[in-house]
Amino acid sequence: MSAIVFDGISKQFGQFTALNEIRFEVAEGDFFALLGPNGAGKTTLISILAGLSKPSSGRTTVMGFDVQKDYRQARRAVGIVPQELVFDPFFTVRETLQFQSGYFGIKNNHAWIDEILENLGLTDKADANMRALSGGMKRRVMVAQALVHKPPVIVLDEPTAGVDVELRQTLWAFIRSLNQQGHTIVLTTHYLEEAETLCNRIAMLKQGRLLALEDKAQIMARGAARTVLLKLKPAQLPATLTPLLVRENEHGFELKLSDCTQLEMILNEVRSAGVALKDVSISQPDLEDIFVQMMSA
Ligand SMILES: Nc1ncnc2c1ncn2[C@@H]1O[C@H](COP(=O)(O)OP(=O)(O)OP(=O)(O)O)[C@@H](O)[C@H]1O
Repeated sequence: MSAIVFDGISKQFGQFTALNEIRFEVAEGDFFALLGPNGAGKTTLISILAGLSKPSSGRTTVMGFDVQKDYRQARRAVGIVPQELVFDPFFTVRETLQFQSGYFGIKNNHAWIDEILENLGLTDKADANMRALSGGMKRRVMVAQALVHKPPVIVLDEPTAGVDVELRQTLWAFIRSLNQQGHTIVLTTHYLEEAETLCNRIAMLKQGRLLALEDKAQIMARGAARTVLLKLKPAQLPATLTPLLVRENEHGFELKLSDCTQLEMILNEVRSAGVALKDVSISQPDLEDIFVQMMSA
């Protein structure tokens, strides 16, 4: 079964089309990244998934439950960490989590609440009032709140925007372990290296359209070619290699490398031109390069 199905989702705000026929599925157990520049429609799509916003057309299911028709079951199946900090300043952290459990009709989940607090580094703050917490700590509570009902699907909308390195690491270790236990994770982030290290599947949105949907490995292999950087002495590129030249700077000559076998040819050309090779390195494109390339296309 698919954990999430977006079946032709469109969303209009007046004349403006924020989402245009979005159609894709997230498999159970995926660690899924939803990427796109500001205004691409990521938050709108997540609000529709959460049942907080109604699509103009199309249908969304979570763990087989229709987000609109089976609102309660769908709502229970998903935990959403919102972008904004939304909380009641008069509750303590623990009360906030207990209150949220009550919303789902769950009692006696103290052991799980303790486990969440521990894993998010909030144990010390359990009895502090929400208003007394720092921004980063409040954000941790937002994550905790989304997890109280142990949802099979966890959605994080830019959870690490503006938080320190420590929280990012604690958070990811915890989320990764939940994913290993079978929870499906959907993440929107502007930190592309997070998507690159954590996720196995990636969707890219741009101006309300689905631009790409692929396994991470596929997306990484596509488009951006690798390059090889040669440092030569004397600093003269054999003429036969100039068609491959991408740029030349103080570090050497950067040549486009369409596949690894080409490297042998390049080295042969250098050798037969009587030029000495001082250094060689191969660059791997990262998700950021590919993302920028796709978004500017
Ligand atoms: N309630 C609304 N009324 C009118 N336009 C809206 C509304 N909500 C969102 N939009 C527009 O829809 C588009 C998509 O917004 P959305 O917040 O989903 O983007 P996003 O991909 O989450 O961006 P970001 O990375 O900045 O969070 C934007 O152009 C936004 O201005």
